[in-house]
Amino acid sequence: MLRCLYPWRWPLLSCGRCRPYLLKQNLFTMKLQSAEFQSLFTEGLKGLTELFVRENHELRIAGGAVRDLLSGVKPQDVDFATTATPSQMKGMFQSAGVRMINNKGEKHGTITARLHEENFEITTLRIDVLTDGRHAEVEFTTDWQKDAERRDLTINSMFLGFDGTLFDYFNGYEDLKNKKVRFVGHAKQRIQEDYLRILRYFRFYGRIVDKPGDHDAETLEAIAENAKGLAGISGERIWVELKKMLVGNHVNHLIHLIYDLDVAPYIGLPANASLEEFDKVSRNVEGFSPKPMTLLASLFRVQDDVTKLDVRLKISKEEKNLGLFIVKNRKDLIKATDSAEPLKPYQDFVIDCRESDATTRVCELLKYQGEHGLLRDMQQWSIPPFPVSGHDIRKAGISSGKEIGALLQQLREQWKKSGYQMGKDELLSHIRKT
Ligand SMILES: Nc1ccn([C@@H]2O[C@H](COP(=O)(O)OP(=O)(O)OP(=O)(O)O)[C@@H](O)[C@H]2O)c(=O)n1
Ligand SMILES: [Mg+2]
Repeated sequence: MLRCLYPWRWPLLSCGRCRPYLLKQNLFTMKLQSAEFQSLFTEGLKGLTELFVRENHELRIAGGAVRDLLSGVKPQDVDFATTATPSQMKGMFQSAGVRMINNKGEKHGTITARLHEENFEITTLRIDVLTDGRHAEVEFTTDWQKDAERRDLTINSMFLGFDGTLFDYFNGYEDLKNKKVRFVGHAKQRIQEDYLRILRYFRFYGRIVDKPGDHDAETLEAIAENAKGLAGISGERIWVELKKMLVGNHVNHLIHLIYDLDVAPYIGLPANASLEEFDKVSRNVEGFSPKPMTLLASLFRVQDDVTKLDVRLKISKEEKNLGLFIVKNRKDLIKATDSAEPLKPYQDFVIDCRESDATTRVCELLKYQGEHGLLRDMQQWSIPPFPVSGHDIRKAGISSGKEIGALLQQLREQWKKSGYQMGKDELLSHIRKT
Protein backbone atom coordinates (compact mmCIF):
# COMPACT_ATOMS: atom_id res chain seq x y z
CA MET A 1 0.00 0.00 0.00
CA LEU A 2 1.05 3.51 -0.63
CA ARG A 3 1.92 5.50 2.46
CA CYS A 4 2.01 9.27 2.62
CA LEU A 5 5.39 10.56 3.78
CA TYR A 6 4.01 13.72 5.37
CA PRO A 7 0.67 12.82 6.93
CA TRP A 8 0.99 15.60 9.50
CA ARG A 9 0.73 18.18 6.70
CA TRP A 10 -2.74 16.95 5.70
CA PRO A 11 -5.08 18.28 4.45
CA LEU A 12 -3.03 21.16 3.01
CA LEU A 13 -0.09 19.37 1.43
CA SER A 14 1.03 15.86 0.87
CA CYS A 15 4.01 13.90 -0.35
CA GLY A 16 2.67 13.82 -3.90
CA ARG A 17 2.32 10.07 -4.06
CA CYS A 18 -1.03 10.26 -2.32
CA ARG A 19 -3.23 13.29 -2.61
CA PRO A 20 -5.49 13.92 0.32
CA TYR A 21 -7.82 16.87 0.11
CA LEU A 22 -11.04 18.08 1.65
CA LEU A 23 -13.75 18.42 -0.97
CA LYS A 24 -16.59 19.52 1.19
CA GLN A 25 -17.50 19.46 4.82
CA ASN A 26 -17.33 15.98 6.36
CA LEU A 27 -15.70 14.43 3.33
CA PHE A 28 -12.06 13.50 3.38
CA THR A 29 -10.70 12.03 0.19
CA MET A 30 -7.38 10.79 -1.11
CA LYS A 31 -6.13 8.59 -3.93
CA LEU A 32 -5.21 4.99 -3.45
CA GLN A 33 -2.98 3.29 -6.02
CA SER A 34 -1.85 0.03 -4.45
CA ALA A 35 -1.08 -3.33 -6.02
CA GLU A 36 -4.01 -4.91 -4.14
CA PHE A 37 -6.32 -2.30 -5.62
CA GLN A 38 -4.97 -2.76 -9.15
CA SER A 39 -5.39 -6.53 -8.85
CA LEU A 40 -9.17 -6.09 -8.62
CA PHE A 41 -9.40 -4.89 -12.21
CA THR A 42 -10.41 -8.10 -13.94
CA GLU A 43 -12.13 -8.25 -17.33
CA GLY A 44 -15.44 -8.57 -15.48
CA LEU A 45 -14.91 -5.48 -13.34
CA LYS A 46 -13.73 -3.45 -16.34
CA GLY A 47 -16.92 -4.43 -18.20
CA LEU A 48 -19.05 -3.52 -15.19
CA THR A 49 -17.53 -0.07 -14.65
CA GLU A 50 -17.81 0.74 -18.38
CA LEU A 51 -21.52 -0.06 -18.28
CA PHE A 52 -22.14 2.26 -15.33
CA VAL A 53 -20.08 5.08 -16.88
CA ARG A 54 -21.99 4.70 -20.16
CA GLU A 55 -25.32 4.94 -18.37
CA ASN A 56 -24.18 7.83 -16.15
CA HIS A 57 -24.62 6.05 -12.84
CA GLU A 58 -22.03 6.25 -10.08
CA LEU A 59 -20.49 3.02 -8.90
CA ARG A 60 -17.96 2.59 -6.07
CA ILE A 61 -16.43 -0.13 -3.94
CA ALA A 62 -18.04 -0.05 -0.49
CA GLY A 63 -17.54 -1.03 3.14
CA GLY A 64 -15.28 -3.91 4.18
CA ALA A 65 -13.36 -4.12 0.91
CA VAL A 66 -12.26 -0.48 1.19
CA ARG A 67 -11.11 -1.09 4.77
CA ASP A 68 -9.10 -4.12 3.64
CA LEU A 69 -7.52 -2.32 0.67
CA LEU A 70 -6.46 0.57 2.91
CA SER A 71 -4.88 -1.95 5.27
CA GLY A 72 -2.88 -3.41 2.39
CA VAL A 73 -4.98 -6.57 2.23
CA LYS A 74 -6.66 -7.97 -0.87
CA PRO A 75 -10.35 -8.26 0.10
CA GLN A 76 -11.99 -11.70 -0.04
CA ASP A 77 -15.28 -10.31 -1.24
CA VAL A 78 -15.95 -6.93 -2.77
CA ASP A 79 -19.28 -5.16 -2.36
CA PHE A 80 -20.29 -2.38 -4.73
CA ALA A 81 -22.59 0.57 -4.08
CA THR A 82 -24.36 2.64 -6.72
CA THR A 83 -26.69 5.58 -7.22
CA ALA A 84 -28.70 3.49 -9.73
CA THR A 85 -31.93 1.96 -8.40
CA PRO A 86 -32.46 -1.79 -8.72
CA SER A 87 -34.87 -1.28 -11.63
CA GLN A 88 -32.40 1.01 -13.41
CA MET A 89 -29.73 -1.66 -12.91
CA LYS A 90 -32.01 -4.39 -14.22
CA GLY A 91 -32.89 -2.36 -17.32
CA MET A 92 -29.22 -1.61 -17.91
CA PHE A 93 -28.09 -5.22 -17.52
CA GLN A 94 -30.94 -6.59 -19.62
CA SER A 95 -30.23 -4.29 -22.55
CA ALA A 96 -26.50 -5.04 -22.35
CA GLY A 97 -27.22 -8.79 -22.28
CA VAL A 98 -25.65 -9.24 -18.82
CA ARG A 99 -27.00 -12.14 -16.82
CA MET A 100 -28.40 -11.49 -13.35
CA ILE A 101 -28.53 -14.19 -10.72
CA ASN A 102 -30.06 -14.71 -7.29
CA ASN A 103 -32.77 -12.02 -7.10
CA LYS A 104 -33.32 -12.49 -3.34
CA GLY A 105 -31.47 -9.30 -2.37
CA GLU A 106 -33.52 -7.01 -4.61
CA LYS A 107 -35.87 -5.81 -1.86
CA HIS A 108 -32.85 -4.40 -0.05
CA GLY A 109 -31.43 -2.99 -3.25
CA THR A 110 -28.93 -5.70 -4.16
CA ILE A 111 -28.57 -7.02 -7.70
CA THR A 112 -26.02 -9.69 -8.58
CA ALA A 113 -24.65 -9.43 -12.11
CA ARG A 114 -22.46 -12.01 -13.81
CA LEU A 115 -19.75 -10.80 -16.17
CA HIS A 116 -16.85 -12.89 -17.52
CA GLU A 117 -17.69 -15.76 -15.11
CA GLU A 118 -17.53 -13.43 -12.09
CA ASN A 119 -20.37 -12.37 -9.80
CA PHE A 120 -20.73 -8.75 -8.75
CA GLU A 121 -23.03 -7.78 -5.89
CA ILE A 122 -24.17 -4.21 -6.37
CA THR A 123 -26.37 -2.43 -3.84
CA THR A 124 -28.27 0.81 -4.33
CA LEU A 125 -27.38 3.54 -1.83
CA ARG A 126 -29.93 3.39 0.93
CA ILE A 127 -31.22 4.75 4.17
CA ASP A 128 -32.52 2.31 6.74
CA VAL A 129 -35.85 3.95 7.53
CA LEU A 130 -37.15 1.37 9.95
CA THR A 131 -35.05 -1.11 11.91
CA ASP A 132 -36.10 -3.64 14.52
CA GLY A 133 -32.65 -4.65 15.67
CA ARG A 134 -32.44 -7.41 13.07
CA HIS A 135 -34.01 -6.34 9.78
CA ALA A 136 -34.32 -3.01 8.05
CA GLU A 137 -36.90 -1.39 5.83
CA VAL A 138 -34.97 0.60 3.30
CA GLU A 139 -35.40 3.69 1.15
CA PHE A 140 -33.12 4.29 -1.82
CA THR A 141 -31.04 7.46 -2.09
CA THR A 142 -28.34 8.99 -4.29
CA ASP A 143 -26.57 10.57 -1.32
CA TRP A 144 -23.32 8.74 -0.52
CA GLN A 145 -23.04 10.27 2.92
CA LYS A 146 -26.51 9.04 3.89
CA ASP A 147 -25.49 5.50 2.97
CA ALA A 148 -22.26 5.85 4.97
CA GLU A 149 -24.29 7.04 7.96
CA ARG A 150 -26.27 3.81 8.26
CA ARG A 151 -23.15 1.62 8.38
CA ASP A 152 -21.77 0.17 11.60
CA LEU A 153 -18.17 1.28 12.13
CA THR A 154 -16.23 4.25 10.76
CA ILE A 155 -13.63 1.88 9.26
CA ASN A 156 -16.46 0.12 7.39
CA SER A 157 -18.19 3.26 6.15
CA MET A 158 -15.87 4.31 3.31
CA PHE A 159 -16.22 4.14 -0.49
CA LEU A 160 -13.56 3.86 -3.15
CA GLY A 161 -13.90 5.13 -6.73
CA PHE A 162 -12.26 3.22 -9.58
CA ASP A 163 -9.67 5.94 -10.07
CA GLY A 164 -8.54 5.29 -6.49
CA THR A 165 -10.42 8.20 -4.90
CA LEU A 166 -11.35 7.49 -1.31
CA PHE A 167 -14.63 8.91 0.01
CA ASP A 168 -14.49 9.01 3.78
CA TYR A 169 -17.22 10.87 5.67
CA PHE A 170 -16.48 9.75 9.24
CA ASN A 171 -12.68 9.68 9.58
CA GLY A 172 -12.61 5.95 8.90
CA TYR A 173 -9.12 6.12 7.39
CA GLU A 174 -7.77 8.07 10.34
CA ASP A 175 -9.35 5.51 12.70
CA LEU A 176 -7.88 2.67 10.68
CA LYS A 177 -4.40 4.22 10.87
CA ASN A 178 -4.81 4.93 14.59
CA LYS A 179 -6.25 1.43 15.08
CA LYS A 180 -9.48 2.75 16.59
CA VAL A 181 -12.76 0.89 16.32
CA ARG A 182 -15.58 3.44 16.55
CA PHE A 183 -19.22 3.33 15.66
CA VAL A 184 -20.52 5.81 13.10
CA GLY A 185 -22.32 8.46 15.16
CA HIS A 186 -23.83 7.11 18.37
CA ALA A 187 -22.90 3.57 19.37
CA LYS A 188 -26.28 3.04 21.03
CA GLN A 189 -28.23 3.91 17.88
CA ARG A 190 -26.04 1.81 15.60
CA ILE A 191 -26.34 -1.17 17.94
CA GLN A 192 -30.10 -0.84 18.28
CA GLU A 193 -30.40 -0.95 14.48
CA ASP A 194 -28.74 -4.38 14.46
CA TYR A 195 -27.64 -5.99 17.72
CA LEU A 196 -25.21 -8.24 15.89
CA ARG A 197 -23.03 -5.15 15.66
CA ILE A 198 -21.99 -5.77 19.28
CA LEU A 199 -20.14 -8.86 18.10
CA ARG A 200 -18.91 -7.09 14.99
CA TYR A 201 -17.35 -4.46 17.26
CA PHE A 202 -15.48 -7.20 19.15
CA ARG A 203 -14.42 -8.93 15.94
CA PHE A 204 -12.99 -5.80 14.33
CA TYR A 205 -11.35 -4.82 17.60
CA GLY A 206 -9.47 -8.11 17.43
CA ARG A 207 -8.66 -7.47 13.79
CA ILE A 208 -7.18 -3.98 13.94
CA VAL A 209 -6.11 -3.05 17.48
CA ASP A 210 -2.45 -3.66 18.41
CA LYS A 211 -2.67 -3.68 22.19
CA PRO A 212 -5.97 -4.57 23.82
CA GLY A 213 -7.57 -2.62 26.63
CA ASP A 214 -8.58 0.75 25.28
CA HIS A 215 -12.30 1.30 24.50
CA ASP A 216 -14.54 4.36 24.37
CA ALA A 217 -16.62 4.50 27.55
CA GLU A 218 -19.69 5.35 25.45
CA THR A 219 -19.22 2.21 23.38
CA LEU A 220 -18.88 -0.10 26.39
CA GLU A 221 -21.92 1.48 28.01
CA ALA A 222 -23.97 1.06 24.84
CA ILE A 223 -22.93 -2.60 24.59
CA ALA A 224 -23.78 -3.35 28.23
CA GLU A 225 -27.15 -1.59 27.98
CA ASN A 226 -28.12 -3.36 24.77
CA ALA A 227 -26.62 -6.81 25.22
CA LYS A 228 -30.01 -8.42 25.73
CA GLY A 229 -30.96 -7.35 22.19
CA LEU A 230 -28.72 -10.19 21.02
CA ALA A 231 -31.35 -12.59 22.35
CA GLY A 232 -33.42 -11.80 19.24
CA ILE A 233 -30.61 -12.46 16.76
CA SER A 234 -30.48 -15.83 15.03
CA GLY A 235 -27.98 -18.35 16.33
CA GLU A 236 -26.49 -18.85 12.88
CA ARG A 237 -25.57 -15.15 12.51
CA ILE A 238 -24.10 -15.07 16.02
CA TRP A 239 -22.03 -18.19 15.44
CA VAL A 240 -20.55 -16.81 12.21
CA GLU A 241 -19.42 -13.63 13.99
CA LEU A 242 -18.28 -15.37 17.17
CA LYS A 243 -16.16 -17.84 15.22
CA LYS A 244 -14.45 -15.04 13.31
CA MET A 245 -13.73 -13.31 16.62
CA LEU A 246 -12.34 -16.50 18.16
CA VAL A 247 -9.75 -16.96 15.42
CA GLY A 248 -8.62 -13.32 15.61
CA ASN A 249 -6.38 -11.47 18.04
CA HIS A 250 -6.98 -10.48 21.67
CA VAL A 251 -9.48 -13.29 22.23
CA ASN A 252 -8.73 -13.47 25.93
CA HIS A 253 -9.44 -9.78 26.41
CA LEU A 254 -12.60 -9.95 24.29
CA ILE A 255 -14.08 -12.98 26.06
CA HIS A 256 -13.49 -11.28 29.41
CA LEU A 257 -15.26 -8.22 28.02
CA ILE A 258 -18.15 -10.41 26.86
CA TYR A 259 -18.51 -11.60 30.46
CA ASP A 260 -17.90 -8.21 32.10
CA LEU A 261 -20.55 -6.56 29.92
CA ASP A 262 -22.98 -9.45 30.46
CA VAL A 263 -23.20 -10.33 26.77
CA ALA A 264 -22.43 -14.02 27.36
CA PRO A 265 -25.89 -15.35 28.36
CA TYR A 266 -27.47 -13.91 25.18
CA ILE A 267 -25.12 -15.76 22.87
CA GLY A 268 -25.35 -19.20 24.40
CA LEU A 269 -22.30 -19.05 26.69
CA PRO A 270 -22.61 -20.39 30.24
CA ALA A 271 -23.20 -17.83 32.99
CA ASN A 272 -20.97 -19.75 35.42
CA ALA A 273 -18.07 -20.17 32.98
CA SER A 274 -14.71 -21.18 34.28
CA LEU A 275 -12.71 -18.09 33.36
CA GLU A 276 -9.63 -19.39 35.17
CA GLU A 277 -9.54 -22.44 32.94
CA PHE A 278 -10.15 -20.16 29.96
CA ASP A 279 -7.14 -17.99 30.89
CA LYS A 280 -4.93 -21.05 31.17
CA VAL A 281 -6.12 -22.51 27.88
CA SER A 282 -5.85 -19.22 25.99
CA ARG A 283 -2.16 -19.18 26.95
CA ASN A 284 -1.77 -22.84 25.95
CA VAL A 285 -3.25 -22.41 22.46
CA GLU A 286 -1.51 -19.16 21.59
CA GLY A 287 0.22 -19.48 18.23
CA PHE A 288 -1.24 -22.94 17.53
CA SER A 289 -4.35 -21.91 15.53
CA PRO A 290 -6.95 -23.70 17.63
CA LYS A 291 -10.41 -24.31 16.25
CA PRO A 292 -12.99 -21.90 17.74
CA MET A 293 -14.58 -24.75 19.74
CA THR A 294 -11.26 -25.73 21.33
CA LEU A 295 -11.01 -22.41 23.07
CA LEU A 296 -14.73 -22.16 23.86
CA ALA A 297 -14.64 -25.59 25.50
CA SER A 298 -12.52 -24.12 28.29
CA LEU A 299 -15.50 -22.00 29.36
CA PHE A 300 -17.66 -25.08 29.82
CA ARG A 301 -17.80 -26.94 33.11
CA VAL A 302 -19.94 -29.85 31.93
CA GLN A 303 -20.96 -31.46 28.64
CA ASP A 304 -24.44 -30.02 28.99
CA ASP A 305 -22.95 -26.55 28.38
CA VAL A 306 -21.98 -27.72 24.87
CA THR A 307 -25.51 -28.96 24.26
CA LYS A 308 -26.95 -25.61 25.39
CA LEU A 309 -24.57 -23.76 23.06
CA ASP A 310 -25.72 -26.00 20.22
CA VAL A 311 -29.39 -25.33 20.93
CA ARG A 312 -28.76 -21.57 20.84
CA LEU A 313 -26.26 -21.30 17.97
CA LYS A 314 -26.95 -24.37 15.82
CA ILE A 315 -23.31 -25.31 15.54
CA SER A 316 -22.23 -28.12 13.21
CA LYS A 317 -22.18 -31.75 14.32
CA GLU A 318 -18.40 -31.77 14.03
CA GLU A 319 -18.07 -28.68 16.24
CA LYS A 320 -20.45 -30.12 18.81
CA ASN A 321 -18.58 -33.43 18.91
CA LEU A 322 -15.28 -31.63 19.39
CA GLY A 323 -16.71 -29.64 22.32
CA LEU A 324 -18.17 -32.75 23.94
CA PHE A 325 -14.94 -34.66 23.41
CA ILE A 326 -12.73 -31.99 25.00
CA VAL A 327 -14.98 -31.47 28.03
CA LYS A 328 -15.22 -35.22 28.58
CA ASN A 329 -11.53 -36.07 28.12
CA ARG A 330 -9.47 -33.03 29.13
CA LYS A 331 -8.74 -34.34 32.62
CA ASP A 332 -8.41 -38.09 31.89
CA LEU A 333 -6.85 -38.39 28.48
CA ILE A 334 -3.38 -37.20 29.44
CA LYS A 335 0.19 -38.14 28.57
CA ALA A 336 1.76 -41.29 30.00
CA THR A 337 4.24 -39.94 32.53
CA ASP A 338 5.61 -43.32 33.55
CA SER A 339 6.60 -44.54 30.09
CA ALA A 340 8.98 -43.70 27.30
CA GLU A 341 5.96 -43.21 25.05
CA PRO A 342 3.99 -40.29 26.49
CA LEU A 343 1.85 -40.06 23.35
CA LYS A 344 0.61 -43.64 23.67
CA PRO A 345 -2.72 -42.92 25.47
CA TYR A 346 -3.66 -40.48 22.72
CA GLN A 347 -2.65 -42.93 19.99
CA ASP A 348 -4.65 -45.72 21.66
CA PHE A 349 -7.63 -43.41 21.76
CA VAL A 350 -7.40 -42.76 18.02
CA ILE A 351 -6.99 -46.48 17.29
CA ASP A 352 -10.03 -47.36 19.43
CA CYS A 353 -12.18 -44.51 18.21
CA ARG A 354 -11.89 -45.46 14.52
CA GLU A 355 -13.68 -42.27 13.45
CA SER A 356 -12.12 -40.30 10.62
CA ASP A 357 -11.70 -37.07 12.61
CA ALA A 358 -10.31 -38.70 15.78
CA THR A 359 -6.77 -37.44 15.09
CA THR A 360 -8.02 -33.89 14.59
CA ARG A 361 -9.92 -34.03 17.88
CA VAL A 362 -6.90 -35.36 19.74
CA CYS A 363 -4.67 -32.66 18.22
CA GLU A 364 -7.13 -30.03 19.43
CA LEU A 365 -7.06 -31.57 22.90
CA LEU A 366 -3.24 -31.43 22.89
CA LYS A 367 -3.40 -27.73 22.02
CA TYR A 368 -5.91 -27.25 24.83
CA GLN A 369 -3.59 -29.01 27.29
CA GLY A 370 -0.56 -27.08 26.06
CA GLU A 371 1.26 -30.30 25.09
CA HIS A 372 3.06 -28.72 22.15
CA GLY A 373 5.78 -31.36 21.73
CA LEU A 374 3.22 -34.17 21.72
CA LEU A 375 1.08 -32.19 19.29
CA ARG A 376 3.95 -32.11 16.80
CA ASP A 377 4.48 -35.89 17.25
CA MET A 378 0.78 -36.56 16.82
CA GLN A 379 0.63 -34.49 13.64
CA GLN A 380 3.49 -36.54 12.19
CA TRP A 381 2.08 -39.90 13.25
CA SER A 382 0.19 -41.94 10.68
CA ILE A 383 -2.31 -44.44 12.04
CA PRO A 384 -0.90 -47.98 11.59
CA PRO A 385 -3.41 -50.45 10.11
CA PHE A 386 -4.36 -53.37 12.37
CA PRO A 387 -2.87 -56.33 10.47
CA VAL A 388 -5.42 -59.07 11.28
CA SER A 389 -8.91 -59.45 9.79
CA GLY A 390 -11.88 -61.69 10.61
CA HIS A 391 -11.04 -63.61 7.47
CA ASP A 392 -7.55 -64.44 8.86
CA ILE A 393 -9.10 -65.81 12.03
CA ARG A 394 -11.59 -67.91 10.08
CA LYS A 395 -8.69 -69.34 8.07
CA ALA A 396 -7.11 -70.31 11.39
CA GLY A 397 -10.08 -72.63 11.97
CA ILE A 398 -12.52 -70.56 14.03
CA SER A 399 -15.98 -70.24 12.56
CA SER A 400 -18.25 -68.79 15.25
CA GLY A 401 -18.85 -65.08 14.58
CA LYS A 402 -18.99 -64.30 18.29
CA GLU A 403 -15.67 -65.99 18.91
CA ILE A 404 -14.06 -64.23 15.96
CA GLY A 405 -15.20 -60.87 17.34
CA ALA A 406 -13.84 -61.62 20.81
CA LEU A 407 -10.50 -62.83 19.39
CA LEU A 408 -10.11 -59.80 17.19
CA GLN A 409 -10.61 -57.59 20.22
CA GLN A 410 -8.06 -59.59 22.21
CA LEU A 411 -5.48 -59.41 19.42
CA ARG A 412 -6.09 -55.71 19.00
CA GLU A 413 -5.23 -55.18 22.69
CA GLN A 414 -2.02 -57.20 22.30
CA TRP A 415 -1.11 -55.26 19.19
CA LYS A 416 -1.67 -51.94 21.04
CA LYS A 417 0.44 -53.17 23.96
CA SER A 418 3.29 -53.95 21.56
CA GLY A 419 3.26 -50.32 20.42
CA TYR A 420 1.55 -51.48 17.15
CA GLN A 421 4.70 -53.47 16.33
CA MET A 422 3.35 -57.03 16.16
CA GLY A 423 2.69 -58.34 12.65
CA LYS A 424 -0.03 -60.65 11.39
CA ASP A 425 1.82 -63.94 11.85
CA GLU A 426 2.96 -63.13 15.34
CA LEU A 427 -0.55 -62.14 16.37
CA LEU A 428 -2.14 -65.22 14.78
CA SER A 429 0.38 -67.45 16.54
CA HIS A 430 -1.22 -66.26 19.78
CA ILE A 431 -4.55 -67.76 18.69
CA ARG A 432 -2.96 -71.09 18.16
CA LYS A 433 -1.48 -70.91 21.65
CA THR A 434 -4.84 -70.05 23.31
N1 LIG B 1 -24.43 -5.53 10.82
C1 LIG B 1 -23.83 -4.92 9.82
C2 LIG B 1 -23.21 -5.68 8.79
C3 LIG B 1 -22.61 -4.99 7.74
N2 LIG B 1 -22.63 -3.62 7.70
C4 LIG B 1 -22.02 -2.89 6.56
O1 LIG B 1 -21.96 -3.72 5.41
C5 LIG B 1 -20.61 -3.91 4.99
C6 LIG B 1 -20.40 -5.32 4.43
O2 LIG B 1 -20.74 -6.28 5.42
P1 LIG B 1 -20.01 -7.69 5.59
O3 LIG B 1 -19.53 -8.18 4.28
O4 LIG B 1 -20.90 -8.53 6.41
O5 LIG B 1 -18.76 -7.34 6.51
P2 LIG B 1 -17.37 -6.75 6.16
O6 LIG B 1 -17.22 -5.46 6.90
O7 LIG B 1 -17.18 -6.67 4.68
O8 LIG B 1 -16.37 -7.78 6.80
P3 LIG B 1 -15.77 -9.14 6.15
O9 LIG B 1 -14.38 -8.79 5.77
O10 LIG B 1 -15.83 -10.12 7.25
O11 LIG B 1 -16.66 -9.49 4.99
C7 LIG B 1 -19.79 -3.59 6.22
O12 LIG B 1 -18.47 -3.21 5.90
C8 LIG B 1 -20.59 -2.45 6.83
O13 LIG B 1 -20.38 -1.24 6.13
C9 LIG B 1 -23.21 -2.90 8.72
O14 LIG B 1 -23.20 -1.68 8.69
N3 LIG B 1 -23.81 -3.56 9.75
MG1 LIG C 1 -17.55 -8.26 3.27
